[in-house]
Amino acid sequence: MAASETEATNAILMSGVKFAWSGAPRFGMSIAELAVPAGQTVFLLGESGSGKSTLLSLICGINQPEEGRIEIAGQDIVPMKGAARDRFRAEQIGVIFQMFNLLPYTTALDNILLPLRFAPERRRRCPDGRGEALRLAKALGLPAALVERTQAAALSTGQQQRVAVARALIGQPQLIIADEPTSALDANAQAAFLDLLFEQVQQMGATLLLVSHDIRLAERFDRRLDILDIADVRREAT
Ligand SMILES: Nc1ncnc2c1ncn2[C@@H]1O[C@H](COP(=O)(O)OP(=O)(O)OP(=O)(O)O)[C@@H](O)[C@H]1O
Repeated sequence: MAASETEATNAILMSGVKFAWSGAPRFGMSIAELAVPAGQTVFLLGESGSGKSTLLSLICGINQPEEGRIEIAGQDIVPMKGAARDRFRAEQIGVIFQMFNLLPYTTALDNILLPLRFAPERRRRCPDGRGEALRLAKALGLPAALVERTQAAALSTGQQQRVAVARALIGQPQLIIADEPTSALDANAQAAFLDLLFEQVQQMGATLLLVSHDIRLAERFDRRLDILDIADVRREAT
């Protein structure tokens, strides 16, 4: 299939991927094929240590497989050199990390604006970056005064989570990857948070791949994916 056709249909296409961490025991993962159609919302589950975060890191190009293809929006990221992969990720993927990865002594607003510095396409999609950051923050329940004046380190965990989501969504990347974004919230806050995330993702027509241990959240997703259904996982003593 030509890259342009793939781009139209699949947000993520992995084939023949092999990856192993060094260390003991050695954890290895093989994925014969994984296709995620553009616009799909996917709930990725699996027991602790089964390799969910590892899979996300491969899709984001943070780690490199030993072999195989990983196409994001039709482009294979495996042959890309480190800096090119970083630029590609900044442009194409909004990532919500488990620990948020905010800059602690920078305002919430500047944290939200950060991806625009490294992603010209995302910048072009929102010429008024500040206005868009405040709109997203408001939609996620963060008042403008707080966002403009407060350093990330001074925000509550739930507020930091919302800043991390606004940062992932700004400039409308077409793929959103979220690693346990609700783990620090209570049940009510989790439901409200997912409502907001889904609303924004659906407005953008983006693809969402989210990892969570909380199976109750799965029902609102288009697809539920157990990592062991797509990946052969092995642990070897070295
Ligand atoms: N940086 C690393 N260096 C070496 N091995 C690692 C590293 N990160 C993860 N691993 C190995 O990979 C395995 C899978 O870890 P991973 O974090 O991908 O699982 P997970 O399914 O996301 O777990 P959890 O649900 O607990 O977050 C771990 O058991 C560990 O042995």
